[in-house]
Amino acid sequence: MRTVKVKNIELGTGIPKIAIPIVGRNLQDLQREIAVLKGLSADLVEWRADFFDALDKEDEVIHAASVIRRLLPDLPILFTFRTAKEGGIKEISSVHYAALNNRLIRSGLVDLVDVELCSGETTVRTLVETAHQFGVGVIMSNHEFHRTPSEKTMIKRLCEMQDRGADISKIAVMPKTSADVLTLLKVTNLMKTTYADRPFITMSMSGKGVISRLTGELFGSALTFGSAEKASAPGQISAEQLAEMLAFFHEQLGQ
Ligand SMILES: O=C1C[C@@](O)(C(=O)O)C[C@@H](O)[C@@H]1O
Repeated sequence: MRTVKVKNIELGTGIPKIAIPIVGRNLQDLQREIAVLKGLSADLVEWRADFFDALDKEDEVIHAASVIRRLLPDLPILFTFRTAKEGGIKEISSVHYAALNNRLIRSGLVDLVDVELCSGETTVRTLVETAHQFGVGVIMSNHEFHRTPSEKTMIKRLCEMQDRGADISKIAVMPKTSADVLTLLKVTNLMKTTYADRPFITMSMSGKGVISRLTGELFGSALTFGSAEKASAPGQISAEQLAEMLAFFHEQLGQ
C-alpha cells in the first residue's frame, strides 16, 4: 500500500494521524480555536468552512484561509465544505460547491481538499484534476448520518473513490447497534488486507462507534478526528484523549 506525504506527515503508516477540525463562524472564532489547538496534538487541521458565516463573500473566505495558513505555517490544512445532506450545517448549490472548492484549490493556501463522492461525476473529476495540477491532495468522502450501509456497499464506495483518483478515501457512518460498529470495523480491516492500495479513513460515529476512532493502527484507518473546543461530528473525543488512547494501543500492539 502506498503512503501519502503532506508537509511533515505521512499518512498510511504508523500511529493514525490526528486531525483537529476548526469550526468558527467568523475569523475571530477561528483565531481563538487556532490558539487553543496550537497546544494540542494536531497532525493536521481541518477547516470546516460550512460553519463560516461569510461563505458567500469570496474575498472573506480567501482572507480567512490566508490567516489560517499564516497562523499554522507548518501543519497540513484540509479544506472541507461538508454539505447539509452529508451532515454539514449549510445548504449549498452544486455550482457553488464546485466553484468554492476550485477557488481554494487554486489559492495555494491549503494542502488537502475534501471532495464528496456524491457531488456529481463532473464535479468530482474536475476537482480531482485541478487539485492534482495544483499539488493539493484529495480526501474523497462519503457520510451516512442515519445508518450504517452493508459491508458490500461501504467497500464499493471506498473502492470507487480510489478509482476516481482520491489520494485518500474516507467513509463515516452512523451505527444503530453494536453490530453496525463491527460491520464498519470489518470493512476497515478488509480494506487494509485486500482492497486498499492507498491510505483510507473510516469511522463509526456517536458514542457507540468511538472504538473505531481509536483502533486505526490495528484495523487500518490512517487518520482520526479529535476536537479542540467543539466537535464537528458526533462521537469525536478531545484530541488529547485521542492522543493518549492512540499511544496506548500503539504500546500494546508493540508487545
Ligand atoms: O468527514 C469527517 C469526519 C467527521 O465527520 C467525524 O466523524 O469525525 C468529522 C468531519 O469534520 C470530517 O469532515
